[in-house]
Amino acid sequence: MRFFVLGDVSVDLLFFVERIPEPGEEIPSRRALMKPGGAGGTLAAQLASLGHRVFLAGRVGQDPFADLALSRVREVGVDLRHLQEDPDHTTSSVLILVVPGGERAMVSAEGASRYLDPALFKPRYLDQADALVLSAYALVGGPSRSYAVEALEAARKREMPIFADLGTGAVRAAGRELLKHLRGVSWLLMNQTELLALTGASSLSEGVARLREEGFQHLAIKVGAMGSIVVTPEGEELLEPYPVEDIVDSTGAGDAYTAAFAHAILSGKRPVEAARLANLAGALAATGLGAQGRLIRLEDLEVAAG
Ligand SMILES: OC[C@H]1O[C@H](O)[C@H](O)[C@@H]1O
Repeated sequence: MRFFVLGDVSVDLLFFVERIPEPGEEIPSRRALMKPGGAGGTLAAQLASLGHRVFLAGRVGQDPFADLALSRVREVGVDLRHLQEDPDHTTSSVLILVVPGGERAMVSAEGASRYLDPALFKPRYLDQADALVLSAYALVGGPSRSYAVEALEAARKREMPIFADLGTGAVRAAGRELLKHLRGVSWLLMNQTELLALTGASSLSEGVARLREEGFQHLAIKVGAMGSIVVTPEGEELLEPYPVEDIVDSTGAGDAYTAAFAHAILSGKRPVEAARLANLAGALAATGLGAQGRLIRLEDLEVAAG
């Protein structure tokens, strides 16, 4: 299959700490790493690792960070013909504090990812793809939003499957505004925090009901240690998490989930089966350091399918 992936590309600065520091406090880090990241880059790397042809539309600065940010997508053969270089803004970077058990807190500097130039988008780019996978960070604002809106429009015109992954920062920054742009997407994927923040609901079931009322009938909701919930017009099902013991860093686990889910749906799997495979992909991704430290391969998913 061929995927057109649109989203942020970044360098992640990971600090492994015992806990999140209080204001004014300085705490030591057990380990610090610089790794390629960003939801767009990670979705693209995971889909390519699963054996797909992937075109990545993203934007980086003309700086040394760009090489690191793109190192993994290059390794796995992602097609970068739609990648843009920004002479005025630095490559996006994200400070990530990871606590024991893999949970994390992030501070992001958007940089070039916000400035994807819509004048460089051509609807015919979508002719080369079977599906659009979009990180909603692109819809938060700036020129990237216009680029993303045009890509969504082109994909809708072609009646191509669209997978849109929300992202906590995107929900916090743009809230319900995101939904305006995402009407009619095939699948909306998010985590529990994003669902509650987006809908103002106080429980998962209330959040799902609100999205359903607004016409979003196909949802995949990542509920971390609980697994995920898949919602279709026929009903809702909670899929147990895949048990893995050596979780070290949950950065990018949600992107691995989304990539595996899109892969499975396009391969003809039923939504429940796709969510089961995606649970496995998300769990395995959390056993690697950094968003792209553990890329998922088809053989990994066969373990769950078998
Ligand atoms: O989706 C994972 C990504 O979110 C943040 O934007 C980090 O860059 C991280 O790599």
